[in-house]
Amino acid sequence: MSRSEKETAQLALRLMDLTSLNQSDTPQSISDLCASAASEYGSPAAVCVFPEFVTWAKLECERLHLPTVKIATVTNFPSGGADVERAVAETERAVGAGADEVDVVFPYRALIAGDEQVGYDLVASCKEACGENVLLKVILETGELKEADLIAKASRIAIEAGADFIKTSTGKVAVNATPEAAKIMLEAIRDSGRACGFKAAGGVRTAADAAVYFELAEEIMGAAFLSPDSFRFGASGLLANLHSILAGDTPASAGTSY
Ligand SMILES: O=C[C@H](O)COP(=O)(O)O
Repeated sequence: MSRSEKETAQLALRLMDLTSLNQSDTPQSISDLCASAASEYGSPAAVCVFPEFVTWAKLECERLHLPTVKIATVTNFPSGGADVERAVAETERAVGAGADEVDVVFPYRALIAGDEQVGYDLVASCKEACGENVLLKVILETGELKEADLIAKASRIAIEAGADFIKTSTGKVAVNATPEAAKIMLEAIRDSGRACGFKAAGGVRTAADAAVYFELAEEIMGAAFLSPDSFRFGASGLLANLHSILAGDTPASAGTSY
């Protein structure tokens, strides 16, 4: 489907996990992040913050009357270690703090080393910790997996183990979301026959970047897939660009904070 730049920006806003995962984050910077989620153009699907800010972000979104904005957080992040108990404990704490969505890093180094079981166990156990009502998004770190076969394998393992979404990247490595990796992941979702969503994260900075992922998702999964239930962007530097386009201004330079 062809969309105008404004239509693309509006859709990207609705599908965004507005993210701040910086060591320098403070309660004030998270308040600012939540405040930026409120705009005349609508709100993102979620804000994504470190676990220690989940409770604070939830309170801020309530104070700002943003009932539709989910609180997402990260576990096993960004290392993607293979310690299942640790990942589960972090996930349980995040759920206990009130997270609506948990983005857990898949043990990708273990998979590269040939261990397929630990990835399955980690995802299945973290999904159990999430229960029915908390979404589990599994970050594959595709830029480190590199090979198409490994990306496809990680996708299959995560989906079979119960991932609600598979997500490309942490945003913390050299290569993050790419259309090539997205295509492999979307095809794995399609071929699984399961209801699993897709999240492109890391380096998505403009509506034009977003449009590339929309096209791929529509081609492989159909137009209905572009809903917050099944498609997200994780982005820390996309919001200002979308707001500028929606306001009819010259787009803010790519990568402007939020
Ligand atoms: O999960 C989201 C990523 O951390 C965001 O990456 P980014 O800072 O490149 O937008």
